[in-house]
Amino acid sequence: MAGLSEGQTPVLEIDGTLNSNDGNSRGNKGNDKAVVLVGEENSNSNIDTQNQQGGSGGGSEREMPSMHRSGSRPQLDLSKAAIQGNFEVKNPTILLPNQSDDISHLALDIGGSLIKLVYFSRHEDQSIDDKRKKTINERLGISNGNRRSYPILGGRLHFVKFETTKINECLDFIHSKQLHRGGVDSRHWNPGVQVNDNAVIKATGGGAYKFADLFKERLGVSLDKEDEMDCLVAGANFLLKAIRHEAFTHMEGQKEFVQIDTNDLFPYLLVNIGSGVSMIKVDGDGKFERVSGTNVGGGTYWGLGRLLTKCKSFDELLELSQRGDNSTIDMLVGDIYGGMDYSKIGLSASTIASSFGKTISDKKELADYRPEDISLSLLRMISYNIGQISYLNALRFGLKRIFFGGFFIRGHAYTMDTISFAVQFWSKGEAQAMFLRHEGFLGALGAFMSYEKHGLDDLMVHQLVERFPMGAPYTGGRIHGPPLGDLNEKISWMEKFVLKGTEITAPVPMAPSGTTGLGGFEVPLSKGSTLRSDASALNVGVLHLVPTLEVFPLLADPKMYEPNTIDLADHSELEYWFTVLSEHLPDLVDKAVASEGGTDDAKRRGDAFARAFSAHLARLMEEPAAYGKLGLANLLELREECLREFQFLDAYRSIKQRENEASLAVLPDLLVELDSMSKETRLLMLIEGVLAANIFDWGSRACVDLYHKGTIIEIYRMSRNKMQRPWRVDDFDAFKERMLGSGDNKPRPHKRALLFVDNSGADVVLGMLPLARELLRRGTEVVLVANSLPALNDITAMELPDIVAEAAKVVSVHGHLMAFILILSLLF
Ligand SMILES: Nc1ncnc2c1ncn2[C@@H]1O[C@H](COP(=O)(O)OP(=O)(O)O)[C@@H](O)[C@H]1O
Ligand SMILES: CC(C)(COP(=O)(O)O)[C@@H](O)C(=O)NCCC(=O)O
Ligand SMILES: [Mn+2]
Repeated sequence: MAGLSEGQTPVLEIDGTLNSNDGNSRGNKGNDKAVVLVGEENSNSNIDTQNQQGGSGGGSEREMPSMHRSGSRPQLDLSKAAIQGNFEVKNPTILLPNQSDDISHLALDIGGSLIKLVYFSRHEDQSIDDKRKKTINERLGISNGNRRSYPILGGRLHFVKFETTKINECLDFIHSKQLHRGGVDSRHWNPGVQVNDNAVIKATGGGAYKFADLFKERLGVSLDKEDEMDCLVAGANFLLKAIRHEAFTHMEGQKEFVQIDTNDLFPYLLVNIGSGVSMIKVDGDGKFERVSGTNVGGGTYWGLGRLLTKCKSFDELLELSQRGDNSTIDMLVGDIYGGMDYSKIGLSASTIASSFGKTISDKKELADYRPEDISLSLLRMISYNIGQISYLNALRFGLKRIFFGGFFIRGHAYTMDTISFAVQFWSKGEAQAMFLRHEGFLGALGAFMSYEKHGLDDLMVHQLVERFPMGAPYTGGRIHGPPLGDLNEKISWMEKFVLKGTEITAPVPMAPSGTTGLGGFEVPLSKGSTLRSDASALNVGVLHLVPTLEVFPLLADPKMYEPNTIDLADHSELEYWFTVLSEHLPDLVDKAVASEGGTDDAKRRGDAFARAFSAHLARLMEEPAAYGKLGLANLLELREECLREFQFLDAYRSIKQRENEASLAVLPDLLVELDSMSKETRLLMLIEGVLAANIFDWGSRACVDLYHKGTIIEIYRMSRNKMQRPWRVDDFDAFKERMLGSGDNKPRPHKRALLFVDNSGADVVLGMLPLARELLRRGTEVVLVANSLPALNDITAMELPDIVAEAAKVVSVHGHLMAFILILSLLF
């Protein structure tokens, strides 16, 4: 038990979040809990145990563990962290003097066609209501208004785009969210915080020059111009290093994520297909050369396409192409060779010999051609041409990898397949075309990172966690006009979303596997399909900046740790979880609605939540990789995120409370029972209790069934009695030896124990607290670590102080000991 076993180990994000909620295994949730014991001999470990004197030393300051990395990033900087005040005081405040609150919120890339925004928002602590927050703040000795004593950590990176011609919509959006002044959320959180009236916003792209005066006039901000190529490269390098499953190949309709080895990234060719196309040879961070470009790019497709088809939007044009047949427009090899291949030089009859070549016919006018066919010919011509020029440049410099970005690609399967085909065909498979999920945001991200104080450039994998976009409502855009700030609007958008459901949730059509292998494609088969709505088509989630998401350093093998224990790449696994989550949904909605008082408003939100979540599940069933590689943890996270979006801050609130109370009521009897045992038996009972109590997990169907059959203490006892050694992971004998010794060997107590706690109710109260008490009795300091946000019936760090305080009351004899449990508060 003292060790951490496979699949159970939590990730400690250094903002404090315990990220372990994918412990669900079929039918029952895995044991998420863990105990880490730090002995004196561990003085070299990252857990710094210096200066600690078991509870004496009123008024002194004590060093806290230092887990920060180098660099000045918006992360939890634990250096010089100290407990403030008297150690006798319960749950003392931890001061983080080096934690920086400064983070700039917005960067722009204003291109020839589109404006791209990347902005950062802090997490707001929505998990508890104001009254409760106040009590906790009082308990923790946090004074209002002193933001630095209670840092809000972590946040989210959002991605939004507008058409450049609609720059006023963009300015309205920035204004409505007050992004130019540091964001509404930070002001909302603390009205006292100063807004910056002389803000400077980093901006790149030609529009940073063209629209500088307009920004000054409308928003009173200056644009700090960053070079476009610098930004593209910085953005691409950042994404390739920091975001998992950012890059993928797309061949014949098949998307495959490529895990980039960050030590073997350079050199590569970056091709950004915006209005025009830039080709950049990238040799390292900040080391690059723009080696080529072409003026036949995204602007060409959209501009010519609009003129020729009268389409009103880019998406409409792209959708048309899906129903097109280019052989009515393009002159094919077969047209020239009387239906035959020109096999001597490797050209099949269906290969395009001359794009638009058939329109030379003087018998036909524009109106005689179908817009669908024109769009497809144009798309193929431009994509193929870009692929071919890219290959030639890769060849010039001996580059094997070509990454394509820019919004021309728009996650569109046929576009990517055409580019990939051109690269593969001409390089004879030597070079590889890869695409980026944040395709259009490279420049904006680069500009965002150019704020020096961010220092985001050395963020490592795992530090940004991608979560799911809830659809377009948050981004403004085509369907619904202005940005939606208010929940009612989100819900009505959701209602519309569902009405349009099949249209909007249909996956981006895959290209048919009709490649001839001889330089051409057949006509796309995906007739009648529509593209996703603008925003959901971005295929990017909101990036949650979890500033220092680190694998817990005391794991036996931190490098091997993978929190996502179940990979849903296997379709039957995905189907299984789809069914579990779908079946559980009505019950979850009931609980969520009840947790908000069952009002009409709550019911409406519950409905909207169910629709949003179902729509996401449906989309993921069709396109599991829509948001990157999908694991169970992502799916569960999506559910919680979705609940929060519809303002269900803690759906299991009342159940948790009821169970905490019921468990606290039986705790004294349990402790009496434990105290009557011999040391050896007690230790075993304690550990069995920890394991037994972990079945109290509402994510598990078996547990929910059990609940209907007995009281908490009955179930706990029954489950404890059923424990049969050896357990699945059983190192109890070693643990016992370390704790109790044998013969004359009387081991010294551990200095500190970290207990990672999981579920509310019996799990924490009857399982973990008795163990904590045992450790405290031996003089070991105990740190309880818990999630920062609720997930099902998980206990949160915010709830722990109350529970520990209540437990200390009922455990009168040892009550004072409870006071020395430190709660590792996981503050967002
Ligand atoms: N909603 C859209 N409106 C206009 N163009 C779009 C849209 N979505 C994708 N595109 C394509 O993306 C191109 C712009 O890509 P982007 O990388 O933003 O370039 P730029 O920086 O020149 O604006 C357009 O020329 C068009 O081909
Ligand atoms: C001028 C640009 C860098 C502007 O960037 P964009 O707005 O297209 O993203 C780009 O359009 C481009 O590289 N055009 C191709 C010019 C050429 O090399 O022929
Ligand atoms: Mn651009």
